[in-house]
Amino acid sequence: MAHSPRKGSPARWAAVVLPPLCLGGLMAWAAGVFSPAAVSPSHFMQRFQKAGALDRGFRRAHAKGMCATGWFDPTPEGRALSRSGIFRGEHLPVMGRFSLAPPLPYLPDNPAVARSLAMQIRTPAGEDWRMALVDAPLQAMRDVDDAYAFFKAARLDPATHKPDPAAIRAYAAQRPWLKTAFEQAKSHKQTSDLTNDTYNSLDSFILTDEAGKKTTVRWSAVAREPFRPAADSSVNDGNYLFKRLVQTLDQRPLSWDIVATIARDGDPVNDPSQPWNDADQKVTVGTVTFTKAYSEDESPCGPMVFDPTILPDGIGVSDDPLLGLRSSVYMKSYATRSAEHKTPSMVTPGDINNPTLTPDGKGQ
Ligand code: HEM
Repeated sequence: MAHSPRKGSPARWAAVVLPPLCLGGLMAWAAGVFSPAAVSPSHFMQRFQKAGALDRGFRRAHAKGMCATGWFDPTPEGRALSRSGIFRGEHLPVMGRFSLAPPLPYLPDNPAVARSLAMQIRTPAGEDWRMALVDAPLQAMRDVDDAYAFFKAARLDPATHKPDPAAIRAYAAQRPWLKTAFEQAKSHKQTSDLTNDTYNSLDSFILTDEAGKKTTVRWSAVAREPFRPAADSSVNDGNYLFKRLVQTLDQRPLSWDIVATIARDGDPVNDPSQPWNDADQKVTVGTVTFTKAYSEDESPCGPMVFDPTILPDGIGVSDDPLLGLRSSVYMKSYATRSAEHKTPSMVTPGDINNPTLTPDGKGQ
């Protein structure tokens, strides 16, 4: 009988970490992401550290989060686009993580902060689809150089928890190709909650069907909950966004349609900072329904890495340079935080058991 390595043993750790690490490294190398003169994943770690990331076992970005479990139900339209087992028609388990985008694990919830949703959908045969989506309409960067400069410009002031507008203005002024991304960010209407927000991949992916036909898509998880605008001032509870998500899940499931926007000729498929044609076809490939929330300190999604290049056959990466970069940096963040002693997350098991809002305004 074959024995799997003991839980927590170096062999088990290596078995879990090395294959994706190698994949990420190879992808970055193949994409020419890190030339000898360029920045490395370690440089990004330093940049996140300066922006408030803590060396206490937290993700170096999207550090504050909470987990949720549920189900994915594919549509026949999804099956027509991709030969992946994900779309074969089965009711599949989903592991999700809702988060705030900054590197600050103890950031109090507030209406201005960017939010995100990461998901893993798995088939019984072991096919594994990981997604990491944000609620921005476009990405304010197109390549490694932009990304490195962006994380410096966008870091939050520790006192105000807001970015320095002058630094953002300077970053944008030097990059005229990001004009539309900034305009759309400005006109973007933030929703009241995590429950009614829509989350986007921005990077594009290539689907392959049974006959080998390829289709390039961007993903969105579109909330079925109605839009309500974010209030101007935050509720004075540092976890109000997460607690309200828990309160809703205590009453009823919450669903997001997984929508593929299909690229047409002329859509920039390797640049997440540029818009696609408004008339592009949108196809719902399935629905994710979350039923239960967990603190990330009590769920396997806490330690997990949602590297968007971990994909099943039938879904592949595009030649967007940010995907190779993301893979190598996520794996570096994962390896770094896995070796640290983790301190408790801000959304605690107590918040999950009793999500009543309190006027404590707790935070970093
Ligand atoms: C289209 C662009 C991007 C999107 C949609 C995106 C989205 C996300 C999301 C949703 C997460 C949270 C995943 C989770 O809950 O575990 C995440 C984590 C992270 N992101 Fe990104 N991201 C993007 C670009 C980047 C770039 C360019 C970098 C840096 C080069 C970066 C660095 C990170 C890091 C370090 C983490 C934490 C990884 C971990 O420890 O698990 N992201 N991203």
